[in-house]
Amino acid sequence: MKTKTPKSGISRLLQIAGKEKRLLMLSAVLAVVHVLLAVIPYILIYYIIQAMLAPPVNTALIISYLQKAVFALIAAYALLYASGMASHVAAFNILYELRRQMAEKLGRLPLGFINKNNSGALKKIMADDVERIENFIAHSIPDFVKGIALPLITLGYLFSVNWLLALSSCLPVILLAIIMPIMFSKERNKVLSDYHYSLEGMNSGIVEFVRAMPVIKIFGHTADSFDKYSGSVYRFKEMVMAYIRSSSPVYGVFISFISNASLPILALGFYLYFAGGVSLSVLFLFLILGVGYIRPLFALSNLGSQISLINHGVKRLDEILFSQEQETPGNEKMGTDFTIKFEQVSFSYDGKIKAVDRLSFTVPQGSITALVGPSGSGKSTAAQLVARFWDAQDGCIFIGETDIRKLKPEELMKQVSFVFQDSFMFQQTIYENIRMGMEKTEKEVILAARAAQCHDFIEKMPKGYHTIWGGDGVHLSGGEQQRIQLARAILKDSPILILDEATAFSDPENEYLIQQAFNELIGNKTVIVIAHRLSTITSCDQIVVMKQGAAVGIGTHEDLLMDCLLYLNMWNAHTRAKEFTITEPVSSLK
Ligand SMILES: Nc1ncnc2c1ncn2[C@@H]1O[C@H](COP(=O)(O)OP(=O)(O)OP(=O)(O)O)[C@@H](O)[C@H]1O
Repeated sequence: MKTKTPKSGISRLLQIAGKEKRLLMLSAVLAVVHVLLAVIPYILIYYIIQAMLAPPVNTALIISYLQKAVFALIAAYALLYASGMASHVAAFNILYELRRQMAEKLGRLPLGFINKNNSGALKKIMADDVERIENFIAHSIPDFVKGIALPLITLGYLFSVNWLLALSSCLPVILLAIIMPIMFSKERNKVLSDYHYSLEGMNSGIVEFVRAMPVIKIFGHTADSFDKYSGSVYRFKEMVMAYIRSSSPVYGVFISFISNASLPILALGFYLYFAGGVSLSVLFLFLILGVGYIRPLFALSNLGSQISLINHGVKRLDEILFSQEQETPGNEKMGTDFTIKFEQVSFSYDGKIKAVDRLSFTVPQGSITALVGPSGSGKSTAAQLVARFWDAQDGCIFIGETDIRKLKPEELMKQVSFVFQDSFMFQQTIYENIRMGMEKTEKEVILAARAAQCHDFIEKMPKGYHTIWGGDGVHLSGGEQQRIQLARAILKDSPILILDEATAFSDPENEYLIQQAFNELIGNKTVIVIAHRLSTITSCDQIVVMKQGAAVGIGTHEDLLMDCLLYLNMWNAHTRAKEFTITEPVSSLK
């Protein structure tokens, strides 16, 4: 269910920090104590100068000041280390927790969500944005605390020594406090937000460009002519320029104020010294401390853009964490009847064009139904609806008597195997690639591999079933990968099978082997097969002919040849294609 995002920005970040808040508090407290201790050596140097300028010089006192200064310095850096450790531990725990939550959430979202959100954008959110949050927590929070605590503590002390000089030292800071909010306009925040979106766009452009490399090369394109890539890189460059243009005046003003922070102290300090208003030691103290406390403000200068970065990252993260999950109103268990029934099912990806339109048909338990139709007629979408990649917007799909939306997704997944056209192989052993985490014995894995006609080629691999796919130069042909996929499905042995006709990569021998594997797999299961080549499905119990998402014919091959014009045309085209041989130059075929 969609839950309302309760907070945004830093307060949301603190909410994310959850139980790590204590560790972060500890880090902040340690940073403050570090600052306190770090200021002490400078104050002691002031005392030392004072002692040296007031004869007779008390060497023992000076040595004791020096010892204390060294001790304070060591303790200060030990505490800084401890503060950094605490913030890093908290940050990495948060990082781990966020990635865990994201992975769990993605598991609960409809599978179609992953298709809709391109992998480049998801990668940026899960890797880069989460990483940036870690960075912010680990580094910026202690820096921020130091940036606030050091000026406050130092100023407090300086005011106690000479309020007039102390006031002059904070003149640049007061002016900055007035100017900065004016310069950090809303437009600048908009530029920052656009910058992040264009970065995401570039990431997905790059991912797609790398994936499409073979096609790009074959068609003789270059990176420049691949519009999605070059366009996104160009847009990103434009955004960076806009960002720099909007940042440089702000940054310039900030730097010039901070860099010249000593001027008011120098002017007033020397005037007071020569007028006899302050001692030399006080002048030294202000020249060292009065300027020194300004430096940590540099860390604060980046804080604005850091926070904006984090806000954007947290927002994108929450778009996933608070996305609509699949509704599971009931908690019903699957019965023993695996008949699949589509009842007036409609579905649209964009809310406008129906990919599946009032589709009704029944696949009796233990029978095979093929979905056929022109490209884009909705075959894959209809099949995916059975596995709840998406939920139908109208109508219902039943398995037995149960509306599939009342089943928990994991309960449904136990009963359905999906064999895709593209098989995904993990970079792990062939054995694990077949077992896929199922609780199966080695014997069962090998039996499944034998049934899927994989055993022989696996045995020929350097380490047999324990060969790592992708490692040791081991790769499999498209047909072999498909047979591995079939072995997974055979091993899973679920009562419902959805096959996206998987013979696309096949040479005749492979096709024969895959067909054999299919026969092993199908057994007496309830099967929906998405067919592209009609010759493979003529003996199916039932064929559903689809056009623009709707069923325009349902029956056996023979029935449809007589009753369904679209099917007859498809069949004729198919048989013509089978007879087709290239005997003359392609140009003459036009
Ligand atoms: N993830 C998606 N997002 C938006 N539209 C989609 C998506 N997948 C498919 N479509 C659209 O839905 C319609 C049906 O597509 P579908 O893939 O189900 O057809 P198909 O009959 O399986 O096609 P093919 O035989 O070419 O695989 C098409 O118009 C397609 O462009």
